[in-house]
Amino acid sequence: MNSREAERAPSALTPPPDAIPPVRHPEAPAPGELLGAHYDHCFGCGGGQPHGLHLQARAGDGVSITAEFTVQSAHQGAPGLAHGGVLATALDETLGSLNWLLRTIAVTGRLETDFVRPVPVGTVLHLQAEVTAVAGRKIYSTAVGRTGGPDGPVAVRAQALFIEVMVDHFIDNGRPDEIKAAMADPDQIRRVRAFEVNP
Ligand SMILES: CCCCCCCCCCCCCCCC(=O)SCCNC(=O)CCNC(=O)[C@H](O)C(C)(C)COP(=O)(O)OP(=O)(O)OC[C@H]1O[C@@H](n2cnc3c(N)ncnc32)[C@H](O)[C@@H]1OP(=O)(O)O
Repeated sequence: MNSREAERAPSALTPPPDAIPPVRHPEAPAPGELLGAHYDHCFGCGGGQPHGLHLQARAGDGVSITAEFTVQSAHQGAPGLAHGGVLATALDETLGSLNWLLRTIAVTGRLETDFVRPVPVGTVLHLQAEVTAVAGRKIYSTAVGRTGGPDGPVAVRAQALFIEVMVDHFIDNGRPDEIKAAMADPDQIRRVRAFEVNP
């Protein structure tokens, strides 16, 4: 980080002195393994959202993830270009997938995004994310999205703070119809159990 970026960095995204390096869960998916959707109706990764991102994330080494997302016509902001909010969603989804490797349920508390280059419709965005530190319930992470291949030029990047929550976060706050349907779906329960440290 150069001195200009350091000046801009909000303290909420800087790990505190007592933060520790992230620890990959021993039962985390193996490097290269596709993670699959955490919820079929998720706008980021679910197959049940026709205009969703259908982002596919794979476990990487350590506590890192790679992911791909192809910008569709439904994702435009300006003519022929991806909407910034959609790109932020792709970053958020990739960063959220990191929690599979920690076996923690967590939600985004803060997400800071830099939009470096415009991303045309039809582009495959290659994302890479990693957890940098953990402090209690707080999980600090970064992500980058490139075009033209996994080593192509950077188009977007993000820094995030995720906060660990219990399953009750969703049960207490989600709309009852969707919660009822999710709880009646054995696949969904299996996926949530895989996240829980103390099921
Ligand atoms: C049957 C059911 C199926 C369910 C199946 C689900 C499967 C798994 C789905 C995962 C899904 C992922 C999808 C992609 C990721 C999203 O997009 S998640 C959706 C977007 N995010 C949200 O909706 C979160 C909304 N916010 C909240 O609910 C609450 O603010 C939070 C984040 C849970 C925090 O509230 P809290 O638990 O009361 O925690 P709080 O004590 O306020 O804060 C804890 C610490 O975090 C810090 N903090 C909290 N918020 C912030 C912030 N915004 N900025 C900086 N610091 C903060 C606090 O300062 C505090 O720090 P310390 O004092 O400990 O140093």
